[in-house]
Amino acid sequence: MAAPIDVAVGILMKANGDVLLAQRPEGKPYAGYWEFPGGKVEPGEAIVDALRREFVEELGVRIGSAEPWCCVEHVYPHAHVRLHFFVCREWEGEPQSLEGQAFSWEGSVGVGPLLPASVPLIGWLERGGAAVTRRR
Ligand SMILES: Nc1nc2c([nH]c(=O)n2[C@@H]2O[C@H](COP(=O)(O)OP(=O)(O)OP(=O)(O)O)[C@@H](O)[C@H]2O)c(=O)[nH]1
Repeated sequence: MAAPIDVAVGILMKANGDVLLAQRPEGKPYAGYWEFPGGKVEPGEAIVDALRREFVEELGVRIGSAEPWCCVEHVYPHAHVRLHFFVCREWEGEPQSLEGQAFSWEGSVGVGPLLPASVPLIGWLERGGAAVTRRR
């Protein structure tokens, strides 16, 4: 099997635990599915730098702190991905739809469908939500 593609993914989390989801634009695999914002790490790029770059490119948001949370591998028909999830509680700027994508702040996630590899994350967030949101 081909080596996995590293993807940096950010869970932007408000103090009340709401998280930001975005809808994949037309023209990408799984268009219309919802995901946490992020994208592929470029060759030679640090994962956290890819995260910061993607948030500026997609949403016009500058991330402050980013805590590594978990890593999930998934094999899609179009790609084998390794998703590096970060929880981000501090950022500058209001999210804007710079790539024409819809986005939404969700408490217990009401949009869907979600990208298959990201579905378990919602359960983990809900179960660990208090711990995740109350840390610090
Ligand atoms: N951003 C993001 N990607 C995810 C999530 N879950 C998940 O399986 N992925 C997968 O990770 C990969 C991300 O690639 P992408 O196509 O969004 O990356 P990109 O913005 O760099 O795209 P580009 O190649 O068009 O420049 C896709 O294969 C996507 O299916 C998620 O929650 N967020």
